Amino acid sequence: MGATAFGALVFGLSYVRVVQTVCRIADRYLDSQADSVIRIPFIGLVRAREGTIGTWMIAILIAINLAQVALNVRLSFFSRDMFNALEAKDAAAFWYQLFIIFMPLAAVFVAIALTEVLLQNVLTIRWRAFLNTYYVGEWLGDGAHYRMQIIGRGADNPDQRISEDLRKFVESTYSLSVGLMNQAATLVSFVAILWTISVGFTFPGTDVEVPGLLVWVCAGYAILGTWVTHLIGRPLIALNFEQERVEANYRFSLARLREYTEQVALLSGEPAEKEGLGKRFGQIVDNYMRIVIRLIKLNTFTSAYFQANVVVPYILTAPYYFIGKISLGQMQQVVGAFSRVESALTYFIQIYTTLADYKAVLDRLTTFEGAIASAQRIGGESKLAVTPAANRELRLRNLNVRLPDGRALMHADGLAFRPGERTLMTGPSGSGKSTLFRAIAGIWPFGEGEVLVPQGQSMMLLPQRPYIPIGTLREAVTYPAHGQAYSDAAIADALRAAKLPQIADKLDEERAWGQTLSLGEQQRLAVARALLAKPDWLFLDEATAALDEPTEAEIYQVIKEELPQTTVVSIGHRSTLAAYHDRRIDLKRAENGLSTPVDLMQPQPAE
Ligand SMILES: Nc1ncnc2c1ncn2[C@@H]1O[C@H](COP(=O)(O)OP(=O)(O)OP(=O)(O)O)[C@@H](O)[C@H]1O
Repeated sequence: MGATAFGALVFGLSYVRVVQTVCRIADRYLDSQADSVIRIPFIGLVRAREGTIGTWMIAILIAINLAQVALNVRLSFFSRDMFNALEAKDAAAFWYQLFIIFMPLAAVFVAIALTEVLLQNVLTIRWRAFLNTYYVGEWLGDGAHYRMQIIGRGADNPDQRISEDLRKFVESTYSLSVGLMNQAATLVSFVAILWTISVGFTFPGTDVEVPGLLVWVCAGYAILGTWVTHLIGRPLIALNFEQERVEANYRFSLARLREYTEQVALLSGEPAEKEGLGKRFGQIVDNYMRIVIRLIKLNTFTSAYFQANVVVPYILTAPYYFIGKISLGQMQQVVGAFSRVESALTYFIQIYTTLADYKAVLDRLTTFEGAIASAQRIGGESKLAVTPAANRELRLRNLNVRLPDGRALMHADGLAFRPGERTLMTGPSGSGKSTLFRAIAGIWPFGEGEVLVPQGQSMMLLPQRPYIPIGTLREAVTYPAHGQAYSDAAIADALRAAKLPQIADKLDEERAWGQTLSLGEQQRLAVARALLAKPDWLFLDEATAALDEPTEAEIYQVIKEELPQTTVVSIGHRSTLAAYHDRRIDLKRAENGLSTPVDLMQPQPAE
């Protein structure tokens, strides 16, 4: 509803597609059928659909805003009557106006203002929470987040879009749409007052009566002001866009530096980083100064304009007051009404920069949605199928693995991994070993053919650099299962078996474990994960490459003893790895870049 009101404003500015986007995103919430609960003061908990709760809150907020306009209209009559009482030196009428009329009105004003603040904040956080769940769900659902990254185009910084842009979208959609409605209601009410008072007003210096003279003068004055403001302020839209862009670039550079701080320190890259950061910050300052200069020009005009506002209604009405056509109270009412009409008409001037920012938020959300949709489409249309089958082997059938640009990377047909067998995959760097694992895990969508996986069997893939979530050590070890999925004794045993006895008693310690543990320790932590999960199939993608050879040998021995039922497939370059496997498959790369697996039945030392 609110979105529709705002839509009217933007439609006036010829942004039809913007209106559609606003309504589409906003209606996701207002049309939501999810069951929900809200606590209403003096009533208690009420169950309803989330969309219905949101719609009711917006309806009440609209009613509150209209009531505020009505109160302002009533206060303008209070002002008229109070000044008339002053002019007539009628003390009783003056005190009556002040205590009997004004004070109850003021009390109502305060009460509804408080209700508005409460409702508005509850609405925006519920709305944002809903959209947040929706976007996080779409982004994480069906591996879209990973595919978006490998496609490499579309949405950069999804974190910014989900946290910051959604917040700005909700807050601005509410404030702009309700603001517009408020100004429209103010305009209509006070135009009516101005029109009524103008009855009998003649064109200055003549006897020609002009119906609604004050309205026309006010409208002309406001249109002139808006037009000049638009002419001066127009470049601000592009400048604000640019500011967002250079600020985001700078933030990104800082975040990357934080991520690669070790490499920068090792390479003594600090001077280069300082120079790069200085250059990017320089762009922020340059553009900011352009904005400042433009704002000074704009403010020079708007300040003069708003100062003139104070005297213009007096200049217009004074002649009529002096000839006795209107009372002092009416003159005061005209001054108030004039400024309200004028500010409603110049609403566009006031929200000029907000609108520019809002458009950028909409663009970012739209491209984010587009990137999620194309990632989902690529997943849905993939001809590379991972199919559960009744056989006990994992079999590749006429499999072509491709790069995102369509180039063929690997071809395999009839290759089977047999249960209980320990297979080592070797091959030159870039031949597609990791990508084959991704295809088997079902997250690589590019290619054709079939991976037949044994039905109902579990798989686990340990990469070279394991993911360690932020939180307690227990959560890091049990990931992606729940922290309580295993007993403390089982987790500690797994850590000890994975040669990490020194942290086995720190399960409840919350730290950035991914940064504290060395890469070799992180790899052993991932092995502990596998020991707990006991998968039927375990794929190790250079998962022990950071360990020294004796520790690597111990880890393979532990996997063999602790997971006797698990079929292991490893990728590795070290020749010593061959000793822990009973089969080796080598990916041979042809001149044209296409790799094919060559099955070496007997363990062979890798080159
Ligand atoms: N998202 C991607 N976009 C484009 N090319 C990619 C992408 N991911 C992987 N590649 C390319 O696919 C090829 C195979 O990569 P992959 O990681 O499977 O090789 P690998 O055999 O495991 O190499 P290494 O032994 O060095 O780990 C490489 O040339 C790599 O650059």
